Amino acid sequence: MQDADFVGRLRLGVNIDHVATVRNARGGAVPDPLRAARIAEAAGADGITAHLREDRRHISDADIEALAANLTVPLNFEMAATPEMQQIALHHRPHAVCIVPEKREERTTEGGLEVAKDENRMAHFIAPLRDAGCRVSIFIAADRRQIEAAHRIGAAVIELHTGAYCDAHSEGRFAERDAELERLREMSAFAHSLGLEVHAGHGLTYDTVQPVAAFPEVVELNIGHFLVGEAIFVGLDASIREMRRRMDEARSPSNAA
Ligand SMILES: CC(=O)[C@@H](O)[C@H](O)COP(=O)(O)O
Ligand SMILES: NCC(=O)COP(=O)(O)O
Repeated sequence: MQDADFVGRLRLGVNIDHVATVRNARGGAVPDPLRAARIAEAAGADGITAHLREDRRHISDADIEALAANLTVPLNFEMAATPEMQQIALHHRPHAVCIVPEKREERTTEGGLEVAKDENRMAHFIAPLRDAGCRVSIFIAADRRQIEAAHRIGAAVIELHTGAYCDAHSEGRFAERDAELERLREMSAFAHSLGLEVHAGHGLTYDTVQPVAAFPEVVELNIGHFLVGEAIFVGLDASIREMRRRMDEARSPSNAA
């Protein structure tokens, strides 16, 4: 592969939390998130994302141990900004640590991190992670204030929350969807102009992935829930390969604006 091809390739991080959700519905050991991660690697995932929630509702500490020990692609470790999670991250030193907001009562990650309101604490929180060699990413809404704050605290990466865009699409609120997409487009360019690496994710599906994949500043998408759901019908390998195909199609020069 030539360098130019490599630089232009959009990375796919496969989130395997939802495999653990199914396992935990029954207890026991199956389905195994590590097995899912291995299939994802073989299907072309560039990384594996796993979110160790404080309440351990899906991914467990043992899953993180197994992933850290066995993955052949980088681990993107999602976690809340708590001392417990910081200790776990410093123990494993994953390639990337993505700081996300968490509420015990939420069904899924509802919004982005309020880094602008908590700048001083966040700067101190991420410093040891950076010093340990982790690429620190902040999961935020497409909001200029939050992006500026993420930049000021020294994050290398931001991940833009695409949930509002995807929800608007699935609920048929197309004017809102288009406005959200425009916000994501503008804020990707803004974050890139500050020197931040730009990722995006949450709720992306076959129907919603291509407009986001086409943003030239976005270098990584993290996708999980849809892929695991689609795997029920076509298998995990096929669901990931089809997502990869759509991402590459959106990124191909013939589709450039
Ligand atoms: C931060 C994020 O978007 C993912 O970790 C996603 O939230 C995983 O699923 P849950 O929200 O169900 O934990
Ligand atoms: N950070 C977003 C992520 O990892 C995947 O989110 P989802 O596709 O499971 O909603």
